[in-house]
Amino acid sequence: MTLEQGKPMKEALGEVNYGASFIEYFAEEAKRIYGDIIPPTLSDRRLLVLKQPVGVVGAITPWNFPLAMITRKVGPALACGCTVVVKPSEFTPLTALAAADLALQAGIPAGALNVVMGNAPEIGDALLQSTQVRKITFTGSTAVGKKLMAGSANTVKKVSLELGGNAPCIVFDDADIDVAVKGSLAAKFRNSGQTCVCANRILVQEGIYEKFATAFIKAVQSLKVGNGLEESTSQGPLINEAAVQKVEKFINDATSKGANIMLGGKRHSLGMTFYEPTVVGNVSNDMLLFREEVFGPVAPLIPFKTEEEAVHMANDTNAGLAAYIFTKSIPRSWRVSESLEYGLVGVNEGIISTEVAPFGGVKQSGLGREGSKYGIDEYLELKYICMGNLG
Ligand SMILES: NC(=O)c1ccc[n+]([C@@H]2O[C@H](COP(=O)([O-])OP(=O)(O)OC[C@H]3O[C@@H](n4cnc5c(N)ncnc54)[C@H](O)[C@@H]3O)[C@@H](O)[C@H]2O)c1
Ligand SMILES: O=CCCC(=O)O
Repeated sequence: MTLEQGKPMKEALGEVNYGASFIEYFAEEAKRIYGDIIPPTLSDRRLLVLKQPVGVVGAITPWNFPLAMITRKVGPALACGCTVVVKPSEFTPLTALAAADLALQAGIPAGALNVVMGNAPEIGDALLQSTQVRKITFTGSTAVGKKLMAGSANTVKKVSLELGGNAPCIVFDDADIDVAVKGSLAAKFRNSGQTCVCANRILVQEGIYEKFATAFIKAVQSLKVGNGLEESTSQGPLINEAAVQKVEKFINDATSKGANIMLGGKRHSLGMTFYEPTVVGNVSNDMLLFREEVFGPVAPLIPFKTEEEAVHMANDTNAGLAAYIFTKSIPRSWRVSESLEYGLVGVNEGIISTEVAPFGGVKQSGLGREGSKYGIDEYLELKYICMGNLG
């Protein structure tokens, strides 16, 4: 993964464990796919609910977590008795093939897990048009997710979508500053900022803005950009030239509208697709950095006055995947968590994904949930059986 996608070795090893955790979790969960017996309304009847595999699953996955985004789909699909055709990202085919090879070594029967590579729209269309494929599960951009959702209509497939985010990270005046800096740094710069749950907008209450900005910049300065195979590296390159150009476009847009670069703000001297860890101040809601997912190592700081204003700004987006808040107040933690229109909320914590909890978004960040006991339902059909005339 480090060689293919660029993430530092420590993060790649973390992803190996994270990826494996979905296989382990769903191997266990397979034992708990219980049906139901429903008390009948007529005494000569017995009513049952069976849970059965949905059928062949088409899984289309992104490059940013080239292993875990596959196992988070394949684990529950196999646990339910489905077979899977995986279409990995064209940028990370080798990780997918390595995973498939490990699956064969582990004894998963040939044909249960398949990996297909090539032209993405062509493979996508073949999966969409097939009546044998009963479910499409997709992780990737919102634009492609919408196409797949529309394309599934023709054969009325089940669809799960894990799409883009625009995560707010709200730092209140009453936050523990060390916890807030550590949490926001992790939430922002994981995988060079190329994570759907990365903090995309750091909203900072005005009373703590200067203090937080100073401490945050100091922490960002400690990130070491370089070759992920070197142990000291904490940030690798971006995935490709297009990703760097997107970051540049967002930075130019922000500075042309009055934002100020507090740190970084340009390509790294290492060249290629390395970009400097960047902090941008005075970002406002008319800038691309506020409105869209930058998917790079850029932390926009946005000042706010009141809790109400912060919640309004946080929800002012079509995305609704992850959000983070930093505060020492328990009542505020509850109030704000409940008001945020997001599928996941981290309170005083910047890394919250785990195989045991449901992962997924609201609004245009997706449909359905992955991981946890809720993730298994996505690969099951319910069958109601009514046994009558029992005397
Ligand atoms: N919500 C989540 O869980 C989650 C996780 C990871 C990434 N993402 C999102 O994914 C995006 C980055 O990943 P990406 O650049 O690989 O996304 P992408 O949508 O460009 O590609 C994702 C996958 O879709 C395939 N694809 C592209 N066009 C297709 C088509 N017409 N038909 C069928 N398949 C097609 C690609 O080849 C790739 O395998 C970001 O927006 C990020 O937020 C979301
Ligand atoms: O980028 C998306 C997945 C990252 C995660 O599972 O935390």
